[in-house]
Amino acid sequence: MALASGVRFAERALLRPWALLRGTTLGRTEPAAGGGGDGARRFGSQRVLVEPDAASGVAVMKLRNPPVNALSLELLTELVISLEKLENDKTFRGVILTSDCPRVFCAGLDLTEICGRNPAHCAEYWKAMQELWLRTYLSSLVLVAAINGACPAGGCIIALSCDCRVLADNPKYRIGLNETLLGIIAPFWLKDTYVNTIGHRASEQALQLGSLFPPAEALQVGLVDQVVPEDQVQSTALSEMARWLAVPDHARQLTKNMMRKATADRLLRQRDADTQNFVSFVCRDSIQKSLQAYLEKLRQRKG
Ligand SMILES: CC/C=C\CC(=O)SCCNC(=O)CCNC(=O)[C@H](O)C(C)(C)COP(=O)(O)OP(=O)(O)OC[C@H]1O[C@@H](n2cnc3c(N)ncnc32)[C@H](O)[C@@H]1OP(=O)(O)O
Repeated sequence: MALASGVRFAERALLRPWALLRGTTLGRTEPAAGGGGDGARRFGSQRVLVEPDAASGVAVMKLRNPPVNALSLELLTELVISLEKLENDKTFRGVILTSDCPRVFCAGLDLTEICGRNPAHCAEYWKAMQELWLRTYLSSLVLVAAINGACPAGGCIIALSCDCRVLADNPKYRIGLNETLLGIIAPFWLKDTYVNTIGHRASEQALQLGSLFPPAEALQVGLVDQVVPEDQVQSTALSEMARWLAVPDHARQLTKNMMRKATADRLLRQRDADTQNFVSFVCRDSIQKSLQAYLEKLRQRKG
């Protein structure tokens, strides 16, 4: 009884994904290169490629929203639905999250979704962001982030909500929550996730300074669990997965739930207020100006 209620917590707690899917092609299935049987078939959507391996019970989920995997509303929606699909398929016990875009794991929020948009759009967008965090943070699956590129802000949120993080050893691949440098503030649930991962003092410093850590420092502060040469990220993620899958699912899932429930419940209790806070904040003229300036700087900067 306790087992069933613990395992189903995430399912009960979350809303269903949106009916509204702008321009998505979910559910497409195609054979993987050189693949034959069901275990080698891949599925997914326009922006999320899923390569399932039924034999091992592990799927590799690749973000592919070029050029930088910015978290557009469509990408957020497709990620949630792909994850839900794997969670509902008892064949799968683990997912490796990685990027299909060179040099970038995920650039965080798609700033074009919150710049010059009306409050209703910003609210819809923020709810989608909350949903992705809740879905990943409480997932019954083992999630391993194979971070094969830059991982700022919202990208870091995705990585932090996984159970384990493997980062490629490239000084350009920095990871962290740099919100303050854009003139915006990480929400409390993101701050809580940071504190749960690297502790209060390190979070206090890193959040205020908007620190983006290069690999060696990310490892030292505890933001990632392993730093390995770039060509070993995938194999190391698979080894980590094997370690986590060696534990009986029910015991691991209930323990994960015990560790994470309070943090997730805090957001679940005040989702609407959190959305209103975000919308009223980002829609301020001064914040819009600062976001526009940041976006402009990105567009002008090359290389
Ligand atoms: C509220 C709390 C929650 C979350 C907050 C956030 O997530 S806010 C977003 C914070 N993200 C960042 O600060 C990352 C900004 N991007 C970068 O630093 C670099 O783009 C990156 C990821 C290191 C990749 O560098 P690279 O040199 O490979 O690409 P480039 O900078 O030339 O970018 C290519 C085009 O993508 C556009 N772009 C980049 N990031 C975003 C973004 N987050 N949202 C929207 N668009 C983004 C960039 O402007 C370039 O566009 P182009 O039209 O080709 O010039």
